[in-house]
Amino acid sequence: MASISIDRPSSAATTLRRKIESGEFILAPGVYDGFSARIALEVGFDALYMTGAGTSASMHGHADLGLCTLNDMRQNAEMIANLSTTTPLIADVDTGYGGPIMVAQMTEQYVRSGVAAFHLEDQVQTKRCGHLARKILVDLDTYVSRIRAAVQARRRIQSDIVIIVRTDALQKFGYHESLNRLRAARDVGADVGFLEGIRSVEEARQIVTDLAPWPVLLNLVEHASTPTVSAAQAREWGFQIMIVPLVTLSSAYQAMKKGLENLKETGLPNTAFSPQQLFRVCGLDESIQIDSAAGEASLVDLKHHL
Ligand SMILES: C[C@](O)(C(=O)O)[C@H](CC(=O)O)C(=O)O
Repeated sequence: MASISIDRPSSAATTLRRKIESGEFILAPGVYDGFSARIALEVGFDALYMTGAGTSASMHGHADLGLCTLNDMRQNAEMIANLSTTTPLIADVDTGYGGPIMVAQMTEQYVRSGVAAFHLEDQVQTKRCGHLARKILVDLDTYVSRIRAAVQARRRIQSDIVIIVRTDALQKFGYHESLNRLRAARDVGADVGFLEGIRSVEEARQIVTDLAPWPVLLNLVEHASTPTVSAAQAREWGFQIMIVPLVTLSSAYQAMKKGLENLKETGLPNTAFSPQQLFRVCGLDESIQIDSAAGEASLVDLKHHL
């Protein structure tokens, strides 16, 4: 029987790994559901970030207080990652949701879901947003075995998934303990460091210098602990990745609230958005192509009514 050879494009994880290795700067806007991800893709970002805070808000309607399970996070990440399999998705994975066995399971599931990178932190399982007070951390050994479990799982299944290690130690233990934790995580094979809740420009620049040439991620949460920094500045200081978790949530909140208040006041929706526009953002044209290439014509007419 003749063999069928298919040229497979490299995985999003491999794409992201190569970008990092080549020193490319990556700006990844936070997205939290299919629609926000579609809009970010329409605007043309080269990578996306799935925010856990946003997943918690949109999936559960609750604050980022450790409510999301591995299944919630993986399901959301898989859906988002597969909207554009060539655009790497960096996804939040909180604490890994358990001990080393769970972390290994999580790593395999994220790999199979098409996620390109995840960040794993050192808070206890009943975690909270990194910018809230009174965080509780696991000890260094527990943290390191969490990271080791992820690294070993990645090696076992020969994946390129990028393991980003986050420490939340700054708030309670200060800079030196944080640096120590990130170095320990690096030494067991993690790929990128992430110091959560950076408090000043000096601290931001210091962490890049102290970990160089290891790649470092900057988490830009506005109106929280970290000063607002532009992508150009972050790049100049040597950060390799910048995530902006709340960018779609904050604009969605403002726009939705305005639209709803308007409806309440006037009784009229007064929107400038047709169903066709909505469906177009959500891949209508590709769906029509797939349908008609398979010999169906039922959707073709839609094109003319847009
Ligand atoms: C990065 C983060 O983990 C997220 O879920 O997006 C959050 C962001 C936030 O809650 O503002 C974090 O920094 O803990």
